[in-house]
Amino acid sequence: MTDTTQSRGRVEIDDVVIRFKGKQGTVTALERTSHVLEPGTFTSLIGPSGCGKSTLMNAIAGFVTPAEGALRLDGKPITGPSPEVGVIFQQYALFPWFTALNNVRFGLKQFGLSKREEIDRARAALDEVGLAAHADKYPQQLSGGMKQRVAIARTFAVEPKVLLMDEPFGALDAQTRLVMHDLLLGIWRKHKATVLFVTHDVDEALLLSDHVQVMSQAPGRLIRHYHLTQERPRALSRSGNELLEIRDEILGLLHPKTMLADTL
Ligand SMILES: Nc1ncnc2c1ncn2[C@@H]1O[C@H](COP(=O)(O)OP(=O)(O)OP(=O)(O)O)[C@@H](O)[C@H]1O
Repeated sequence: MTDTTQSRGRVEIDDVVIRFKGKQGTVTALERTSHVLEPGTFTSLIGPSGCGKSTLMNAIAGFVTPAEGALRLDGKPITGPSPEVGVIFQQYALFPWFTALNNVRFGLKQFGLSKREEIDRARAALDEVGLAAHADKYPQQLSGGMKQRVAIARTFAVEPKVLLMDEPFGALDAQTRLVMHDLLLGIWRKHKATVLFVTHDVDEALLLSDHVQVMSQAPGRLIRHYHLTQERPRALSRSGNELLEIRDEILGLLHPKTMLADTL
């Protein structure tokens, strides 16, 4: 018998090339790329500005169609947006005229639940992100971290197989980011979604991920893969920690000229 949990959230990026047509002609936003995101894994994507990180994410979300190659979720072609793939952006994308509870309920509308079920599920999701007491507040009454918690609750309430996060904590201060890391790892473990996480912050990638994929300058392609097996929660402060060596390598890949200047 097939174990369906084994195929829950497997993303295949198969020889994908993405191009955009503009006034100056056609731009290659993503060079030929192949990769598999295994179910339930947490992968960070890191690379220089404009290398195609968001483009790859948008293609997996079904917002952008590759010029060549194929994207599949659990063996089925990705042909457009679907509730199986959740997306969280840096900007919280909450409706200002809805309370936190109703923002989460909005994501559940597509499932035809009764009003009671919808409210119960939305409340449970807000509870998971520590916002049960703020359910009736509007986004403008919430801090940046709280708004992003609402966005996380809204996305996980739908139980997506895959969660795409595009610099989700980029607008938050360092302390709030750390709190959000713990929160995200806790919820991810519980829901077992496959996560693809775009960040500019190497430390964030190392603290959170099972896999780190480094991309080249534009037009981007995957140039280095790290499989991180260290137990979480992780710290980057202890010397002798192999994560520190990986951090230096990644910084060298991202800023080769700076590294060279430092050694002269
Ligand atoms: N809709 C679009 N139309 C035309 N060109 C686009 C479009 N979206 C992205 N591009 C181009 O594709 C390339 C990759 O952009 P993308 O936003 O994916 O990079 P990124 O790695 O996410 O950058 P950043 O880290 O700065 O957010 C860039 O040259 C960008 O200008």
